[in-house]
Amino acid sequence: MRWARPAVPRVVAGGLATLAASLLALAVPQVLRGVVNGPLLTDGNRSAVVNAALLVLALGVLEAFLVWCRRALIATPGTGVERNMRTDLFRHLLDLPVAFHDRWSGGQLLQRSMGDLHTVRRWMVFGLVQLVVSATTVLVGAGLMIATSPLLGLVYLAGALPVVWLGFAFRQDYKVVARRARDQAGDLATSVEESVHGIRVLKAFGRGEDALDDFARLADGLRETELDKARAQSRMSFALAWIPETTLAIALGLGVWLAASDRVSVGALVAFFATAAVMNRPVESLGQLLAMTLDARAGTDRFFEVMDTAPAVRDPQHPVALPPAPAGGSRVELAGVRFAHGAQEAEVLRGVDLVLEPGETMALVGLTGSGKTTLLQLVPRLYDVTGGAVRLDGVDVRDLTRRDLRSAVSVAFEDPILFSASVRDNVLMGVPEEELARMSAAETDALVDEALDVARAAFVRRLPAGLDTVIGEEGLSLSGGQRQRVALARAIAGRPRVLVLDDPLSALDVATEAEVTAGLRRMLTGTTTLVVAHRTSTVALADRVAVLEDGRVTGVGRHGDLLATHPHYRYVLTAEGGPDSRPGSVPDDADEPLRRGEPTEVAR
Ligand SMILES: Nc1ncnc2c1ncn2[C@@H]1O[C@H](COP(=O)(O)OP(=O)(O)OP(=O)(O)O)[C@@H](O)[C@H]1O
Repeated sequence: MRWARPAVPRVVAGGLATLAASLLALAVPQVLRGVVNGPLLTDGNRSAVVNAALLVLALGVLEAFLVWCRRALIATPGTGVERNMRTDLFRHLLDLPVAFHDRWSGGQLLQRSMGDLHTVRRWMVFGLVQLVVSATTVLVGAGLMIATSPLLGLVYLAGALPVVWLGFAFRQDYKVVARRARDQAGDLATSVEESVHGIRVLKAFGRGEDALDDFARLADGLRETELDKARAQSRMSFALAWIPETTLAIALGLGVWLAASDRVSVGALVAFFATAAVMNRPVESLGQLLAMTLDARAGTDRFFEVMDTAPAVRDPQHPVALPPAPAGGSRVELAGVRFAHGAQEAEVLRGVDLVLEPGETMALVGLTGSGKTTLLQLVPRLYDVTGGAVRLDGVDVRDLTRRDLRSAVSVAFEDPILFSASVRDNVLMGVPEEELARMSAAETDALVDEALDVARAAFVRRLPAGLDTVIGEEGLSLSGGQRQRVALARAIAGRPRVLVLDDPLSALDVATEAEVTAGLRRMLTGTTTLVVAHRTSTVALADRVAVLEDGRVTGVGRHGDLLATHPHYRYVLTAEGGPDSRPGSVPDDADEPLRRGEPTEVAR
């Protein structure tokens, strides 16, 4: 495992220190044996007793030092492994396609990157070493006991048979509950995440109590599982305490009889039981260590479930260089594009053919749920087509590196996500890093200013710290329309070749939308733009309009022409057409056309 490799030397050194400490503890009974058989039972030599006592003291000090060494050696690499695993997991999460994040809940991913890896680290710095050392101590101790008295040793070791059998049963039971507990902890984290995310909705609908009930139910489930774990562990601990004690009691009776009949020396008997006492702790800890190992195993399994998911959208092995930006703008072509969200799901796009000429602004219009957002996301490869191809200046977007593609294509979504960073940093996120590195501070400021002006986002200058104001998690300290304008500024700041906008002005009042539209039209000369439009005021941004219907583009043309000739377009974009005027191509279960904003004829 590549994450553990750098830690191996220190973990091995720490393990050796722990082992040495345990073996020193096992040496003490042998000193006792010498004292009992020597000075105590024979000549009463006082200096021999003092020497033995000093030896025991020295062994104790050395043991304490070795225990300290173990902690010092293992703590650092343990936290390093945890940090590296966590960072690699996050890197991988960023690399995984949107489709992966559609399926996995945030709470589960959070739990995998935090709680699960914490369990793995605890096991590495404590469980692993202690397990190896305890097992070795038990084996060496058993060897010493057999050497001291074979008969007594065998009696004691007879207890190992039921312990091993119980250990297997414990492993089977515990690994199931350990996994369940980790999954339930993930569900619990998801519940918190969803509730915090949707706190406005919960409050507005007075559903706080319901959310609390759901959370309490999940918390109860987790508690039950933790209790199952504790019960399984206590059964194992009970067996590990009771069975050796029982065999020891039998060995004690037998040992006294053997000593009385002079078949074993008193010193050997003392050493035997002192060794058993030293082994007591390692034996009893085996249950807890095994549980810890199984917990870490569940955490590791969950970690690898994410890490082993191959990114479906990846760079090609032999990428094609991004062609230089053509003077008049880039050409975007969708040829026979098909797409389904999953192998079992119906196709959303069923052979879309569409060409955006260089520098053209094309509006995409269709019923809600018709696949407009899906189509947009195929251009920057947030999803990959399942059939056909999307081409940028003649190159299939799958033949470009994602870095090149995303430096050429910029996106703004209807529901904009901003990051808890300053306004400036949020806007600059739209500019490729290498371009930023070449720019002076003044140039960067000018870029941000221009993008904010075009997006009519001058309001950010009135925020308490102006462009340096941190706009909070997801930009929630701003209004919906303000967020959209900052996100739009982010999308246009990098002066992309291709701009993909998913109804980016939906939260704006008509006057502001008109201003932003005018600004965009001025700035977007030379940028090829595909914009989802739900209302005619957004269509005003476009040179041509494409109508998406039944997974295909059924019409491309100017707004006025389409309005006159394309019944489905008219139905989607205007308030005309109640149920009676629905064209036949609209499925019965199709959503109602959106009627946000008054329809206005666009003069072209
Ligand atoms: N992640 C997903 N997994 C499965 N199906 C999805 C997913 N995202 C969208 N869909 C489905 O794909 C279809 C098209 O969705 P899409 O968001 O592209 O529609 P849209 O035309 O943009 O709708 P709207 O105008 O309401 O934004 C819908 O039926 C939707 O339920």
